[in-house]
Amino acid sequence: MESTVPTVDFSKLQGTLAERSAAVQDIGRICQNKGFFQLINHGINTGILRDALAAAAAFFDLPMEDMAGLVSDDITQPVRYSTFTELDGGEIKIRRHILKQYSYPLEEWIGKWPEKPWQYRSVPVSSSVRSSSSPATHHSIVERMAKYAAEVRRVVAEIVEAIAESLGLRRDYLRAQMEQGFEMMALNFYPPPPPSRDESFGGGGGTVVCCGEHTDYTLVTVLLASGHGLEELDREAAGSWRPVPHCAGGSLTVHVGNYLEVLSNGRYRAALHRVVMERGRGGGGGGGARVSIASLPSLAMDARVEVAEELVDARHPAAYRGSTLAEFIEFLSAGGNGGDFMENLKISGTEDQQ
Ligand SMILES: O=C(O)CCC(=O)C(=O)O
Ligand SMILES: [Fe+2]
Repeated sequence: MESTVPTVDFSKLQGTLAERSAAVQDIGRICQNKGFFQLINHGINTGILRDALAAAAAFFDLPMEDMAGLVSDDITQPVRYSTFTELDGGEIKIRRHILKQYSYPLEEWIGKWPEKPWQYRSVPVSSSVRSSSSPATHHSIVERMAKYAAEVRRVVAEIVEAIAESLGLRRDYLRAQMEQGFEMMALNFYPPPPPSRDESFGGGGGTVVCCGEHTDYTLVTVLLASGHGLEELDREAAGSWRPVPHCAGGSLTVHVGNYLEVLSNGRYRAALHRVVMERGRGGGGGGGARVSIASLPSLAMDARVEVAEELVDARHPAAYRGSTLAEFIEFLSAGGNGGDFMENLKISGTEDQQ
């Protein structure tokens, strides 16, 4: 049993046959036992990670009225800003600001991404639509968020291939469907929670759950964060919360999402995770706010995700019903909760056979 957050060396997937096969086995074992890992040697330049986080932070630094224009009740909107608030010491505090934006295929959605601040959106150097307010010296650092989105896509494609292989499926099992698929990016901003006035916290300390426990409706999620605060439920360690350590320059964490749980017939279960911030200190390492970017890839809106038939036999009957992302969104739009949707997909009586 691993007592730390496991790491996967991405470069080994492009190594020799023996290295790749060992890495694929590792990924399979980790997905089965834990459902989450940190990715090292992923090849995404630290500058790109920093730029993406800085661009996200710049967005959340906008005056409220600029962000308020993106608020909508319609969860099918390709760009949507929302907040999660809580009552704290009699005052309403925003725990989490969220910007959700569709991000694949990039060319289709990028035109809808927020226009402010100018650093945020990709504007190719050669393009004539470059904002007139962008200083000339910054022309070479355009494409911040888009560059990151494209790099993550490359990493996700490789990981999904390795996961398919680890399940005994063809390496390209999901390739075509992924290429025709969909992705959303969730940009999160967590202000440091104020010190508690309650003396029982011993001088204003204590922690606050700023993003409650949940699983993601994706195949796999890739998370980039500016600081610590992410916790994953460790099934191997009697279901205790395992803090994910932060690496300077930006850490990438990967976790199994609900679609992979269905596809793998429950062999890889979706990772339950949350974000916890320290009162008065925050989760940004330097004591400030925390910024994160979750890349959430899935198949196309109308593609039915079902248990892979190769993973079904007499001892392992299909344990989940098939569903589409469109059905999931419809369920949420009607006021349903994501966890209930997943529960509804489970076929009762099959739990013990997986
Ligand atoms: O901020 C984080 O690290 C986690 C965010 C998250 O779980 C999500 O956006 O789904
Ligand atoms: Fe999440």
